[in-house]
Amino acid sequence: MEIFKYMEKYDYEQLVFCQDKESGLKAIIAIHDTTLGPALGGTRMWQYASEEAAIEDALRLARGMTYKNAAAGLNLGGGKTVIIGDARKDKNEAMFRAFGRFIQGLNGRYITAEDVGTTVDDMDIIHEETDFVTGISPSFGSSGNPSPVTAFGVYRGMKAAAKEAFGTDSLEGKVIAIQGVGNVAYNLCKYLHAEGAQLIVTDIHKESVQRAVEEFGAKAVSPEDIYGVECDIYAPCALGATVNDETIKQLKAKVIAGAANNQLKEARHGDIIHEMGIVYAPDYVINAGGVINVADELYGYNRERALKKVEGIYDNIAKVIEISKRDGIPTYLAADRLAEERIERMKNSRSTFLKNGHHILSRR
Ligand SMILES: NC(=O)C1=CN([C@@H]2O[C@H](COP(=O)(O)OP(=O)(O)OC[C@H]3O[C@@H](n4cnc5c(N)ncnc54)[C@H](O)[C@@H]3O)[C@@H](O)[C@H]2O)C=CC1
Ligand SMILES: CC(C)CC(=O)C(=O)O
Repeated sequence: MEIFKYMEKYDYEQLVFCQDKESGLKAIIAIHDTTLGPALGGTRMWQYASEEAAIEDALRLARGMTYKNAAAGLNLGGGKTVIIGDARKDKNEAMFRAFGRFIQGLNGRYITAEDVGTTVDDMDIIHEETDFVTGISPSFGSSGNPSPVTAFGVYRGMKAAAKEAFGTDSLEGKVIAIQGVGNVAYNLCKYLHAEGAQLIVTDIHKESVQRAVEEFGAKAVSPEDIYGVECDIYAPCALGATVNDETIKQLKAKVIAGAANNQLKEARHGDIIHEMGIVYAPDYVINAGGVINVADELYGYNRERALKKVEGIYDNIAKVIEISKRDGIPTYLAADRLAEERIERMKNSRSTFLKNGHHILSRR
């Protein structure tokens, strides 16, 4: 990968490599765009196949956060961190303290939170070193684990997509295939089960599958079988790129709506599913609940206010579908249009010079 060429292509601002030998920290912080405000995005801990794969993931995820935050109406830019390592084996306190100091060194250009492989406890350790972290324990007056709120947003967005595909937003009796029953999807299952949906689940961890089978009467299938099951809705809730040449051929669903980031392997896969008549709820619009929730901490956390905003993901998905139909473009492009137009408008509003303008972090 030619890093500068890639950064130039998608207009990234900054890529930071953090190394701490004592704790074993190897982290990559990617800051894509800070037009709207400081870059907010979670920290993923994952055992990547190569350093190149880790860099690519950090970059792709950071850009996704720019679009997510813009489309959600937040005054925040996009960034993300990946820590290279096995979250079940390689974590230690010193690692997250060292990471916190690196974040502090960026002086507010980047604010972190949870993502795959990191928890509220990890954020609390980071908080020992920096204020530029969200999703810390409620005992600090903060919002805690974002996953249940992300799940609520996905549930709301799924209903809006279902309305378009089936003419009703009720999920009662709908068969929903869920890939990955981790933090977000477990909470999503609660909403779907309560509404009377039938769930088909898979995960690479047997215990997670077992819990969904026992608690929600879900049917379990193997990870490779999830794409081809007879269902109404496919909900990708594991990692990215699961909508690709191989899987599209197998899909029976009329709706794709799930929590995972970067669901389309390539943009052209968004075109293909659009042509097939599948209603795709763009990933970064439907899964914005977590970031909306943690971002509320920057104003002094108010759960009621945050949940009200997350409820609005229904309307945001409906708006994206409307733009898609109006302009005759796939929903993933309609979402990009929504986000890009907001960034462009705000860019221009900055032309008025204001010394010491109000800064979002001054409220903390
Ligand atoms: N946690 C949050 O608030 C947010 C999460 N997301 C995204 O949603 C997705 C899920 O996040 P979490 O639930 O927090 O992560 P998690 O790590 O708790 O859950 C992911 C689950 O997927 C499973 N998995 C991984 N690869 C798989 C495969 N090939 N087949 C089947 N299962 C597989 C894992 O074993 C795990 O149980 C991620 O893509 C994340 O980036 C997006 C926005 C916010
Ligand atoms: C987990 C969220 C709090 C932020 C994030 O990184 C995301 O939405 O992907």
